[in-house]
Amino acid sequence: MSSERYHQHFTVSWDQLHRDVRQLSHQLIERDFKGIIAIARGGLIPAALIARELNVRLIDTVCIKSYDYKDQGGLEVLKGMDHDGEGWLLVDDLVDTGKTARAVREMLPKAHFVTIYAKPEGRPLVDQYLTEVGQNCWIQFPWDMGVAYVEPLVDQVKK
Ligand SMILES: O=P(O)(O)OC[C@H]1O[C@H](OP(=O)(O)OP(=O)(O)O)[C@H](O)[C@@H]1O
Ligand SMILES: Nc1nc2[nH]cnc2c(=O)[nH]1
Ligand SMILES: [Mg+2]
Repeated sequence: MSSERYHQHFTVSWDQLHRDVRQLSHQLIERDFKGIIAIARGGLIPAALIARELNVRLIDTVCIKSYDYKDQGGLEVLKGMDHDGEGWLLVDDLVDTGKTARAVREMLPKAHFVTIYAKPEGRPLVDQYLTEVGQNCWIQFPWDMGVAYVEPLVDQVKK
């Protein structure tokens, strides 16, 4: 699938991400998990923040690659898991088409699967998410961005 499907951007700052992950963590407080499985790489930072809030120390990963920036390619599973996920919390940053989620669900059918952000196509595949964004929206995470100088408006316009 090509990057042309994305017509809008939803930019998430570190502060916003931290607030969102804390809010999702709140919704998970009554549950007891054996540990957390992060879907690397996008799930790593949310998983670390959730682990801190829920005081979970046992963390594992499944490693999957699906996209090269905005271009979706074939799914590559670099590291799987040797159990069915029972009692584990499974964390990813987002679900988009649901291709990654579907593969991980097959691998870990009994895990409780959460993402911070969810788009409509992938939403039915997760057990819980915090915020829904449009299917045509590209979520820009703080780890993919940097702070850059912006020219004053007069220079941009009058040049
Ligand atoms: O629902 P889908 O259409 O499958 O897309 C969602 C997946 O895409 C991104 O991962 P990506 O493959 O870009 O790798 P990364 O986590 O290393 O950034 C994101 O972190 C999700 O895991
Ligand atoms: N950063 C980022 N990665 C993705 N992978 C699939 N969809 C997205 C998205 O909206 N943002
Ligand atoms: Mg990912």
